Amino acid sequence: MLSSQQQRSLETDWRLFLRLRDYAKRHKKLLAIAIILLIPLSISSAIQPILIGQTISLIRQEPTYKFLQGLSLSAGLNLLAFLLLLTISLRFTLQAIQGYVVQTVGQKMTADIRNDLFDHVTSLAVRFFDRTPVGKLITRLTSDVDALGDVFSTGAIGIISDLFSILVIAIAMFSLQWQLALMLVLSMFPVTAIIIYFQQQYRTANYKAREELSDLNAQLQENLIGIGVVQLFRRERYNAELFHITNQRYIKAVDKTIFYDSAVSATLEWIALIAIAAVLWFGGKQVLNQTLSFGILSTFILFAQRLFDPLRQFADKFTAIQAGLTAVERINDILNQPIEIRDPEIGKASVLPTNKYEAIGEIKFENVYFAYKNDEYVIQNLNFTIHPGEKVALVGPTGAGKSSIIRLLCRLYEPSRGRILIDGIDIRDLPQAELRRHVGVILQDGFLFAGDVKSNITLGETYTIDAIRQAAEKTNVSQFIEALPEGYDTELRERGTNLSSGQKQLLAFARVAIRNPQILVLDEATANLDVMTESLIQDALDRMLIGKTAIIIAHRLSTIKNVDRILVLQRGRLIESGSHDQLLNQGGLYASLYQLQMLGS
Ligand SMILES: Nc1ncnc2c1ncn2[C@@H]1O[C@H](COP(=O)(O)OP(=O)(O)OP(=O)(O)O)[C@@H](O)[C@H]1O
Repeated sequence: MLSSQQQRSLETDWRLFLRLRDYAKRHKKLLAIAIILLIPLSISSAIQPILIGQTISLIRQEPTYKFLQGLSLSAGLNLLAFLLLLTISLRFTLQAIQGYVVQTVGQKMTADIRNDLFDHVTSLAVRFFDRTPVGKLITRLTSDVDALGDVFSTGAIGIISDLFSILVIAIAMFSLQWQLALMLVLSMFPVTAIIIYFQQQYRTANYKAREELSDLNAQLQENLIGIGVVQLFRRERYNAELFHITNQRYIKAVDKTIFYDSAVSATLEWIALIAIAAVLWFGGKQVLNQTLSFGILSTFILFAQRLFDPLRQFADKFTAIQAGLTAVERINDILNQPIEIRDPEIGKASVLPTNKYEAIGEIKFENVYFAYKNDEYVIQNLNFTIHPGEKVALVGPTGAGKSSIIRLLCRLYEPSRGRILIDGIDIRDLPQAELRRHVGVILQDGFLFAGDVKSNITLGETYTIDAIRQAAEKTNVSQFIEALPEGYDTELRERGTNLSSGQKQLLAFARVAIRNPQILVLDEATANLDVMTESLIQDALDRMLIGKTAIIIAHRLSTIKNVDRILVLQRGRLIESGSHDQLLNQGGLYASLYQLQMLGS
């Protein structure tokens, strides 16, 4: 009976196998070639010991196969030598071709898996990234996929042909002498049991080691990204100590895998030698009793070697295979993460009105509740309507839920309860691309991708250079871009570190302007700009916002005095709403926040 843990691990293996099978299916033809080649390969390998045995029998004038009986000793030897050479060259050629085909399939499958992982990870909801450190994800996307690729590139997949060879050898042995054949076949059972035991231990240890590696990478990544803060606060030493501890844990976990890996090779070596000794002892006795020819005994000694060879090699390939299985398991964990935010089914998707003569861009929150974690609501019973073309500011103390409202409106998260409508359509019924085309967001931290200024404005969509220039001019950003060494062709580095945060922000404005969305969201968008640039941008913004609906978040209340309406939030609830003057007259939270800021300035 299998224990429940074994049962579970068998089920996991089966699921992993099915997952790989889906990928293998895409390369059916190449796989079919690899499998067909196995047959001549294994047969030529099984014939060799028989030919050598026959040569010895021929020299010792023992009974031989019929085709050798009519021949003289030298003609027989020549024929056997020729056949042996033939099988050797056949085996090497086929092995090379088969190895090449298998590796090609392997690399293709690995590339497919890497692509799928990337597509899947980038489609996962922001919620997933809240709980998964980026360093851990990168380990899965890189070293786990590499570990799977190693199964193919180190030839570990050859284990399949080795197993097939064992089968052919077993058949050949039974056709020669069943007692010796039975003895050798039986001796393989304890070997297999030991392999299975170590395999399970190794797998668990390897999973642990990969987890530790993920932690190590997550820590490394955090330190590199936050290097500025690390150095400013002199945390190098402290962080190094934390890193050493994680590193130590990783080494310990790897040590365990090495132990199981070595244990399996040593045990196999030992059992293989015992099996050969048993053949020599048992077969030797039969030779002495003249019930077995010396040639057949030699054949069996070679068979014993060849039978255990694949198993012994298994010990070497074992590490790659187990590491590969662990990798598939971890990759599977990610591929199985459900995509929480999906587009509506084809045919059921709604389209936002684009009629130029209709007022569009209405936003409505209906009884919206939202929690990042379980029932800890950061937005509660939120109800408001922003009319087409209206400019509304969201105001409230830190942590009141302003940015969360924006994230919900862009559908980076789904509300726990209630619904959000744009022009009367529930945003869940809109394809995400359609929603994001209508809602343009400018955040405080404008992220830049590696590439030139142009591509950082177009973000992969096709716009003419004139459209790009116009967008930049519209937002008063063109001056700054033209002052860059190569203007619109200036290469920006990853995360835009060769630009100041204000300059990054300016590009973010152009990025939104070119898309000309009906709804604009500005989350502390001008916080990084100096007074001069801010007034330039403010001027551009005023033009950009004509006829558009806008939601503006700003801590500096002086910047939002002119909006149509101000919504005041406190702990996720809407507590006040009205124009600047109305709210000042009310003397509530807004009035006190405003007075405090006025006092401060
Ligand atoms: N990714 C997250 N996971 C868990 N909790 C979060 C997350 N983001 C924000 N919160 C919590 O949600 C609450 C509202 O945060 P939100 O960022 O919406 O506030 P805010 O009003 O925009 O604040 P600020 O003015 O400081 O930007 C806060 O209590 C915050 O701790």
